[in-house]
Amino acid sequence: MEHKKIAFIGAGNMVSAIVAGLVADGYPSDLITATAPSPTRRLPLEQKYGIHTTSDNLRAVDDAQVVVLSVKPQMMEQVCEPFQSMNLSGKLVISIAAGINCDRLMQMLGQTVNLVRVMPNTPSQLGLGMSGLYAPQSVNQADKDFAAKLMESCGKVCWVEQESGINNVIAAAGSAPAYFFLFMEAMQAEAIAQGFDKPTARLLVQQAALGAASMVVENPETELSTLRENVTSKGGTTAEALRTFNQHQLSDIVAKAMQAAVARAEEMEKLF
Ligand SMILES: NC(=O)C1=CN([C@@H]2O[C@H](COP(=O)(O)OP(=O)(O)OC[C@H]3O[C@@H](n4cnc5c(N)ncnc54)[C@H](O)[C@@H]3O)[C@@H](O)[C@H]2O)C=CC1
Ligand SMILES: O=C(O)[C@@H]1CCC=N1
Repeated sequence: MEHKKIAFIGAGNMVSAIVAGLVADGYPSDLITATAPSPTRRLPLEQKYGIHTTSDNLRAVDDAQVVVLSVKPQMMEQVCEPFQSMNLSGKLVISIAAGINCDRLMQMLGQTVNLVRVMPNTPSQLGLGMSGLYAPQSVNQADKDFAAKLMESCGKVCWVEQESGINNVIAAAGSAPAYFFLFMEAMQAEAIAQGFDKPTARLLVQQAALGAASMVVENPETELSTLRENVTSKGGTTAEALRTFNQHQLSDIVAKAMQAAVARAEEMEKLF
């Protein structure tokens, strides 16, 4: 992959994860700059990953070949406003923001740009990310290829044909690590209630989750339902636990939560 100078505008949780994955994958840290007003957000990135950081967005954008817009959606308009006086036509602009579509981003930037939307997630930090990508027809293949290769440095990628698909990526992957953390929090709490100390409870739950996810990855031809059935001895303990989950409509709750994520993204598209 051709290494380009990248400026991440908004060095927060998601950028920290992406930078960690990129540097671990060998992306030259000298070519990466991240910006934030606060040194407390910036300095750890310099110390841990050897990248450059600054509070000067304009300078970072001017120096970069690739600009990754990474501030919170509610900050995007005010952050992009100063870029309107710059000529961004020779750069690749990537946005990782939820709830702000391409048309709105170009309006905020005051110009048409080569823009790719990327919807990543925080396991990018370990090279285990899942990113959805969307690009308008006008974006050239080289820019699309770079965006994909960049995110492949920290995980897996998929393209969506319609921009609305980015909202479905949010529901299925972008927000999803938090769903699993919530589920594991609940399991950990109950394991403690059943008598384990917290470290043991966490070990039991995290290893079961890691094992289950790894079995899914290692058995790509096996249906998830089959993997579940292979645990469920007839009339045994698992069947009783799953019966309880189904009695309380777990699948329905999951669907409703993912639909709520999509609905919020659509609502944000009207807000920002
Ligand atoms: N956290 C996640 O798992 C994911 C986040 N995203 C998107 O990534 C973006 C950032 O989200 P997070 O990293 O969670 O938020 P965050 O709040 O952790 O990071 C935002 C960063 O922007 C910085 N910032 C604020 N004003 C700024 C300015 N004027 N110039 C430069 N930087 C400024 C803040 O200091 C902060 O470090 C959002 O648009 C979000 O939708 C997308 C996928 C996953
Ligand atoms: O919660 C959010 O809005 C961001 C986008 C997907 C994950 N975090």
